[in-house]
Amino acid sequence: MIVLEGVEKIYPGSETPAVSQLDMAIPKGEIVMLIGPSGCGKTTTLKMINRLIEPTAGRILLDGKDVTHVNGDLLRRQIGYVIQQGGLFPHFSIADNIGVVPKMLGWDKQQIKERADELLHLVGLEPSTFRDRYPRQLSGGQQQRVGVARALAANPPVMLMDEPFGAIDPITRDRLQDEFLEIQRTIGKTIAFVTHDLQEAVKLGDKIAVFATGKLEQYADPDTVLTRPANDFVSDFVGGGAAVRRLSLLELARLELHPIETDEKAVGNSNGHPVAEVDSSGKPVSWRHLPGADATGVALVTVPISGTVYDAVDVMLDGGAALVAVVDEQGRAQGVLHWNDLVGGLRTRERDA
Ligand SMILES: Nc1ncnc2c1ncn2[C@@H]1O[C@H](COP(=O)(O)OP(=O)(O)OP(=O)(O)O)[C@@H](O)[C@H]1O
Repeated sequence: MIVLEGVEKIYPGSETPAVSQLDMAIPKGEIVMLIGPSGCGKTTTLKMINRLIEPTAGRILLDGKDVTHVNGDLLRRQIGYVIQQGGLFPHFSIADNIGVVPKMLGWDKQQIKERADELLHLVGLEPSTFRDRYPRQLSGGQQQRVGVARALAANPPVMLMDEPFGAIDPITRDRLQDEFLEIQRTIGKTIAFVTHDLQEAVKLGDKIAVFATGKLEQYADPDTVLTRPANDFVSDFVGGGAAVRRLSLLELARLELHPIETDEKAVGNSNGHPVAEVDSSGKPVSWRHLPGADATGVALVTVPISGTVYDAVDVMLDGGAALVAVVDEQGRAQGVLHWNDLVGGLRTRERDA
């Protein structure tokens, strides 16, 4: 979808290229995370894709079409762009901010209004509450959501995101990342995303592009970058903690979990499985029986099966529990993950862990 061929940028007055001989292909519908130390050329690369910065050499193809010399304004209307803190126009209402590109494209007023409401809804903001407000009346996280909504307004196939969650507190950032992945599951855009945060790159990226000054050092899926760094630079950049970061790539749905019993009668006859007490809707609320341990006083903590092993570890540490009940969307128990599984070897359904 996005192909960079031999792309180079030398800023006027500079002797060394900010980006040199960059070859990179971003497949349709994938999220590619651009990461690297400060000043390595991530933003320059992103802005060359929508021609806010003109490359000195090389070609950029969008969907097979060379866009290196097409009209920049027209190009940018087909590419969503999200920057840190949303970059909203302070004197425009939220609805008008979202409607900027549709208005330029000549959509009629009613259509723009409906689209703004639809997108506010998509990014989790109630349209009747937010559409007439001004950016200063929104929190940082809310402004960031509007930034994403605005970039999606004219339904561009490509989105460029420059540290969109960079200035947000860690808890809100985590939530915005989850929501963003959820939205991406429905919209399937082709996305180039600049970040400083390796954890964010691992969580969101189908692929990660690791840059050193002006140069692409490795371009691979997150697991490969973490486990097989291409060279010493990437290895140093990834640093320690790769094993912990990999936990966020392991989806609970893929694991072979230990069985959990929820029938009262199973106590004393549970084949060594833990037995949980459930409420009227079938949600586990406390432990009745834990094999080889006293169940009293052991907190029953749960994690949704849509999460990762990282989420499960987080919940266990937070709750001071050596095991966690994995639950489905309705909150019903699907199985158990033990702390010991983490060191003993996690088994996936495909038996490849
Ligand atoms: N307009 C400009 N004129 C001259 N040099 C520039 C310009 N913009 C960026 N540079 C230089 O180009 C290099 C790459 O900058 P760029 O902003 O692309 O890096 P980055 O990886 O996005 O950095 P950061 O993570 O700090 O945002 C830097 O050395 C920077 O100083």
